[in-house]
This record gives sequence, C-alpha cells and structure tokens, in this order.
Amino acid sequence: MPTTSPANTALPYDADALARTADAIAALTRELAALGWTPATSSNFSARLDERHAAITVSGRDKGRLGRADIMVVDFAGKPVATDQRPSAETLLHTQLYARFAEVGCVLHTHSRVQTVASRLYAPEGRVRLEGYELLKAFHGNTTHEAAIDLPVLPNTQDMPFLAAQVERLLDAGPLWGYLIDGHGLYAWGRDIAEARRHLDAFDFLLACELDLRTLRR
Ligand SMILES: CSCCC(=O)C(=O)COP(=O)(O)O
Ligand SMILES: [Zn+2]
Repeated sequence: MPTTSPANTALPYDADALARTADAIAALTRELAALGWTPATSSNFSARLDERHAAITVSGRDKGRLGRADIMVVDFAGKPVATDQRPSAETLLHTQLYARFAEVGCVLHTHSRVQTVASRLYAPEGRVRLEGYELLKAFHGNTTHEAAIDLPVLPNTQDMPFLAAQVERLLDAGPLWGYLIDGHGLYAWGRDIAEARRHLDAFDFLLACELDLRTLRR
C-alpha cells in the first residue's frame, strides 16, 4: 500500500517525511561543507524514506547551500520518483545499500582532502588497514580497539553499474562501514543520519592519523 500525505495523495511516498529528511540532510551537509569536505559541488547525501524510496541530493548542487528543493526522491533502482530533477550521478552507490540492507538508513559521500590523499596513497594496496585505535569502537558492532578494520579502496570510474558491482563484491566478503574510491572520496553509511555521520567522522579522523604516521615515520 503506498504511503500518502494529506497534501498530495498522488505521491507514492510521505511528503512530510521527505520535508523532514531534506531538512536534516541540508543541515548535515552545511556542517560538512564548512569543514571543507564538499569542495566544488562534490559529494552526495541520502537517507531512506521507506521500504522503496530514498531522499537524495540533486546532482551538481553546492552542498553547502542546500534547501528542500535540492533534495529529491528516487526508488531503489536509482530512478527519480515524481520529479524531473536529476539525482546525483552516483545515486546507484546509495540505492544499492538501501536495496540490500533494510537496516541502512543513511549514506554519505564526501571528498575531504584527507580522504582524497589517502585514496591515492593506498590505492595500490587496495585497502587501508586501521588497527589499534580506540576510535574503531565508533563503528557499529565493533566493541574493541583490538579488531582491525579494512577500509577498501576501489578504482575510480564513471561507470556506476560497474562500480556498484565492485561494491557488491566487497559487501559479499564481510561487514563494511564504508569504502574509498581512488582519487575521489569516501562512502560511509549507517542506520540513521547520526550513525552514518559518526562513521564518516571516524574514517576521516583515522585516515588523517594514518597519513600523519606515514609522514612522521619516514
Ligand atoms: C565536481 S564533483 C564530481 C562528481 C562527484 O564526484 C560528486 O560527488 C558529486 O556528484 P553529484 O552528481 O552528486 O553532484
Ligand atoms: Zn563523488
């Protein structure tokens, strides 16, 4: 049964939920933009609306200045719903997570300097091994600093179905909270916006530590 709102009963999603979600995404992206993590209109953000729809940023918008009109609805195949706006060029990398995991409620993608530099440095190894950090406990389900977490690094491509297939292979291999794309940026997700933000923050901080250690040990 489609969810409807009193304002527009033709919509297959709850318009009030979209408005609330859009406000939350816009507030978050302003903070991330202020940190310099969304340069030159880069980055994209989404949150689950229901079991078939997600709210996602419109392609090409300045992520530091988003309003409700800059956030649209897609289905889990990445197709726009009830709009002729163009969703993020990387929509498939968001919707594949909603389609696969009912518990994923938010997907965040940023292009911070730390994420971008780390992706270049670790691309040949195909992963960044994070171990021995108390902050590893920031990742949902991880209760100790003793477990190592691998942050995969995928080659960049404009072929989103191909990239999404590479991500599926990573997801098949075990628990994952995010991944880097070489020369591009970081994807992280969580059960809700707060958890996805925590994972994103933790990855960025730990990558910065790894980059510092590399320099200091040279
Ligand atoms: C100028 S940024 C290049 C595209 C990109 O990597 C990105 O994150 C933003 O793309 P979108 O279509 O979501 O605006
Ligand atoms: Zn990007």
